[in-house]
Amino acid sequence: MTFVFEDIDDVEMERRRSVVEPLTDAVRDLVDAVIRTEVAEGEIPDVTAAVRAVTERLRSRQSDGPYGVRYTRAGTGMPWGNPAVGVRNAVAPPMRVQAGDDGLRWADVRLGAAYEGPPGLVHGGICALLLDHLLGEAAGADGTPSFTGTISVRYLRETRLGPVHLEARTDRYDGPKKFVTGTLSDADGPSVVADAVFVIPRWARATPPQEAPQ
Ligand SMILES: CCCCCCCCCC(=O)SCCNC(=O)CCNC(=O)[C@H](O)C(C)(C)COP(=O)(O)OP(=O)(O)OC[C@H]1O[C@@H](n2cnc3c(N)ncnc32)[C@H](O)[C@@H]1OP(=O)(O)O
Repeated sequence: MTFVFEDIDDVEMERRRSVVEPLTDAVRDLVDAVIRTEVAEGEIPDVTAAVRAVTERLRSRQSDGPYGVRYTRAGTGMPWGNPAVGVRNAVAPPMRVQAGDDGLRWADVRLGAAYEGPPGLVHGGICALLLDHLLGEAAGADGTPSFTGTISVRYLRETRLGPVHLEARTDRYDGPKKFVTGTLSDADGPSVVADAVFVIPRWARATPPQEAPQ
């Protein structure tokens, strides 16, 4: 597992983000359009060829593997291939994680047609993905790395497509284990709750935190 440090400052990171984000947003829009289009079937082969041409252009120069989790000189993370928050990943809604008091992490996300499971409702795996990620962000609020060891997701009721709100925080520590809880709510209130144990890996375990994150 390699964390890559890019020799750039955060201003340069923001510049790069501003270049690539419109492309990712355009691809998200394309995904939605493919799901919902009702153009004549005869138009589809032409559109397919146009999309393939764009893909080929992007592939003319690309990295060998995944993007990785890169860091700027200031230590700002660039998890741009991440399926929950990735700036370069059109699969990500994306979720934009915000920091609140006492280690709270929260996000407002709009989930459209690409995230449908039961008709008009959010796919349960998408709820689990977003919660896992946000709980991971809450676990990381103390500055130590940790991985999901176990996560339990309880679907209280269906979640409607549209705007959803997520919150998570670390409730307590036990040695290298962080016990983290979170909720996902749609316009009618909480619909999914999650609790998880995040574990600080051995290589990062010199001084596990014993206090609530700030
Ligand atoms: C700010 C950055 C934000 C980023 C957010 C990203 C969120 C995304 C979260 C993820 O997707 S992480 C990827 C999915 N998870 C994994 O791939 C984890 C794979 N598993 C592992 O790497 C290791 O199994 C793990 C680090 C979880 C534990 O291995 P260790 O060798 O460190 O565990 P160890 O045997 O030393 O046990 C330490 C404690 O943890 C407990 N433990 C171990 N594995 C556990 C587990 N799976 N679930 C719950 N508890 C576990 C274990 O019982 C013990 O408890 P006690 O101290 O009370 O004895």
